[in-house]
Amino acid sequence: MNKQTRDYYNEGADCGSTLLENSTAYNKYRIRPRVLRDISLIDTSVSIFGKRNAVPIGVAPTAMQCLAHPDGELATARACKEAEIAMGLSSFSTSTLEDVAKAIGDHPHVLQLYLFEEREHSKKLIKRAKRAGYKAVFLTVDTPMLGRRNLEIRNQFKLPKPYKIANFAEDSDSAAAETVMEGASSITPNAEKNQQKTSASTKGYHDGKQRRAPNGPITFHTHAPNPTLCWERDIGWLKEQCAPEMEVWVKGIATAEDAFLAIHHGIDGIVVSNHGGRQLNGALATLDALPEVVEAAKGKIPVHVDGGIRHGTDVFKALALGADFVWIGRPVLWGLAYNGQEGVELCLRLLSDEFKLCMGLAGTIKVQDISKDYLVKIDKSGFISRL
Ligand SMILES: Cc1cc2nc3c(=O)[nH]c(=O)nc-3n(C[C@H](O)[C@H](O)[C@H](O)COP(=O)(O)O)c2cc1C
Ligand SMILES: CC(C)CC(=O)C(=O)O
Repeated sequence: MNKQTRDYYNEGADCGSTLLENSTAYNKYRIRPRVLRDISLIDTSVSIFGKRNAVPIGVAPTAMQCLAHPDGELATARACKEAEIAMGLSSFSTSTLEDVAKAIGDHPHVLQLYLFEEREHSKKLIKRAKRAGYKAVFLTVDTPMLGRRNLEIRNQFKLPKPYKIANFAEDSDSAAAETVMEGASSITPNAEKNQQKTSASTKGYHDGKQRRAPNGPITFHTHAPNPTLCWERDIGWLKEQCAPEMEVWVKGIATAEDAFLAIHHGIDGIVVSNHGGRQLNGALATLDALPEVVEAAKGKIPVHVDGGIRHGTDVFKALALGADFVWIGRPVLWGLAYNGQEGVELCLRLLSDEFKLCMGLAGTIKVQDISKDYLVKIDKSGFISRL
């Protein structure tokens, strides 16, 4: 990857402490292995959207995958199909949702949604997703404003030609697609110039002045953040648009309070997420937020988690803390950059093999066996406690 892409993929918001803690939170737990249990037949599979998934792992939606490899999301989809692993597609993909659906076939795929202020665009996208067989929309709820990612700003990150935000190609002219991150900050030397170039009210997100709804071409900077989103007005509307073919999940929940609200508003599932540490820096690591969300929602709607998961043992620990399923973001991008479809397959195989090994060595043969009995928590002074 070139530096611009690598920085865009890797970085977190601000000083990156939440990004780091998403991973290091896993070190606070240790596994209590059980032995002499005949683990010769381990079944790592789970069911998701009515289909068998080889492991309780899915590929999280990440934008603009053609930056990592020319085959982009299509390579990821083919790898997911091969590995029997569910895929989340970003609204801001560089391949169309129809092409991705074809590439993954009837294996579960979900569409991550940034619900735009101009509802017509989102309405069209939802219709297309239904037609293409997507099982759910994952409404991203942690992005009412874009987090401040300093390297993106310093690098003046751009989506290079010939790539486009494919799902909105007709609504995003090439100039807009190219200037995708311009105007992202009022601290860049070119900020003023950039703000004049972008047609939406970029200023409103960062300088405290009154904002206008974006009304120009669709770019990620202008349209992904929607500060008007709210439970009362938007969730009912979204459910109506998606019914009956697609479920509506919320991605970006980190508290019990919001888990209760999600249930109250008829949401079908929750992804505990902080956007891979790219939004609110200083937010709790997702593994630390997970227990309160699980306590609020367990048994009512499924609870998934993403953020910082880099090993099979991390997957095991998240499940032991009550997650039903986990999603992986950046490692898949690294696999994609390394070797396209084969690179993603390698990434998914490594994680799946590690998870199976962990299950066996911990003395579990079914995913449902994994519980908090298999974990202890270790604090900073080394004190170990049962959960
Ligand atoms: C480069 C990049 C792009 C992303 N794009 C999106 C996106 O378009 N929509 C979204 O909801 N989340 C997006 N995410 C967040 C991921 O879906 C996921 O929450 C996060 O990557 C999980 O953390 P991990 O990368 O540590 O596994 C993106 C993350 C990265 C790293
Ligand atoms: C705002 C998006 C289009 C991409 C995204 O979610 C991200 O870069 O984290």
